[in-house]
Amino acid sequence: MSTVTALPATAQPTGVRLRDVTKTFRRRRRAGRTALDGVSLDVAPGEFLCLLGPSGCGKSTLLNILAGFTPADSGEVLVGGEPVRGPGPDRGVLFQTPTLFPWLTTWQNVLYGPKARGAHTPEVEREAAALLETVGLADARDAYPHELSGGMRHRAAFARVLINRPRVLLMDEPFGALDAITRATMQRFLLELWQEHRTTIVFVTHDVEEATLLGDRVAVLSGPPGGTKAVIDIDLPRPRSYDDTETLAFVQAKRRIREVLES
Ligand SMILES: Nc1ncnc2c1ncn2[C@@H]1O[C@H](COP(=O)(O)OP(=O)(O)OP(=O)(O)O)[C@@H](O)[C@H]1O
Repeated sequence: MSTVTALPATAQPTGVRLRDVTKTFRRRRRAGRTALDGVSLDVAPGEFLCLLGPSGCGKSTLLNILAGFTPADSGEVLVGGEPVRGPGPDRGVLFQTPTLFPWLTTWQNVLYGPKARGAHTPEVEREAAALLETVGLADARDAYPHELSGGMRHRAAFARVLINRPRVLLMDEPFGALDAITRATMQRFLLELWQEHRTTIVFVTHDVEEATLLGDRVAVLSGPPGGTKAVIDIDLPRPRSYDDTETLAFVQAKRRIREVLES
């Protein structure tokens, strides 16, 4: 992949505010399942926040609420000071399984969002071409998703989200299913992208090392049901790279997070 400076300028990053957010899923003939039981969290504009917590503590639910896919039952959910009322192009969402339309080529997938919004211009096409170059898919622009490797599909999904210039990136274990090498490549790419554009990122992961490498802060959720247990600053210098994972400071930061997670 080439340098990320070819990316289109992202919109001004924006902050996120959650206050006492609750969510219970109703179930037929069974008691409802409470996923979130009063989560409060702030993410500053341009911050990289990682969300960690035990399985079932509501991390994905929280991300879906921020994305506008699932409504909260109560509490305050603000992105850029505005209440979230549904999905919007200001928030780009990336899941573990890349979301691509199988009947569209890489190029058509990337341009899908701007086309759907009536914002498909020659300038956007230039940005799409630069983006594909950046994510190393210039040669795969006419390929269909089934013709791409797992890592390539992830990069295509990334380009598809970034073309919309999101003000917040919401990422739900995006690299969880990748092999170790592709995963490290994607982490490096994400760090370079963030370093360059400082998009606000909320990144769900199970992996303490990944959270330590990527985040400015790590929010540890308790539960289930999920509540805010602790928010830990990662004071490691930037830019960070995979080589840093062997330093004493990194190992100590990782241990601190693990202790909170397991306490
Ligand atoms: N659509 C749904 N209907 C019913 N229950 C749901 C639904 N979505 C999530 N839940 C429940 O809400 C709780 C939180 O789920 P969620 O997927 O948010 O947790 P998570 O922290 O992301 O889990 P994991 O780390 O295992 O991915 C779980 O008990 C889950 O069964």
